Amino acid sequence: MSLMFGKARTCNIVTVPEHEPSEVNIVILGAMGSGKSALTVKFLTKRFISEYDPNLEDTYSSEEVVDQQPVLVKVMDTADQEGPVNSERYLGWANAFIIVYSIDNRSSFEVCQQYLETVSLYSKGLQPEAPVILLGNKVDMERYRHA
Ligand SMILES: Nc1nc2c(ncn2[C@@H]2O[C@H](COP(=O)(O)OP(=O)(O)OP(=O)(O)O)[C@@H](O)[C@H]2O)c(=O)[nH]1
Repeated sequence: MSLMFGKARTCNIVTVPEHEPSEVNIVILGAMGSGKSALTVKFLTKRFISEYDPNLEDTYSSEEVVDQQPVLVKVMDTADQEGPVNSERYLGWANAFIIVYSIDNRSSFEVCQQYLETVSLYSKGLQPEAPVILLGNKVDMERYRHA
């Protein structure tokens, strides 16, 4: 990102950046504690951080290169308490959905059904339909697997 400082000047020429990145909005859904924030932070910073504010819902941006093209990826890390609530806040915004469960927690897997239904009901009429990924998280907990 480049920042410009100094006085604003009037200019008749409007320059459009040659390589304006396209944008993709991704929503991360899933049960509390399934690891949505950890995944989001890992994607953005390449680091695993173990504790997050469970009530914090925020959207983060990262410039990525996909097929040699710049893409501005926006990630909304949601914080639903139990299953989908007020889903309108992300349904219209999202281009893709990642539904996360924790492999050591059966109920986090079961609640994915509700998210899948909400998302597929919404994206049914869309052309093309928004991609949905079901993601089993915490694979290091294999010996405690319940889902
Ligand atoms: N063992 C293990 N623990 C993880 C992993 N990812 C996240 N955790 C832990 O799981 C707990 C919940 O992670 P969060 O990222 O806060 O989960 P969340 O889905 O954002 O939870 P809410 O914010 O409550 O919705 C934290 O203690 C994390 O450290 C993982 O891959 N393996």
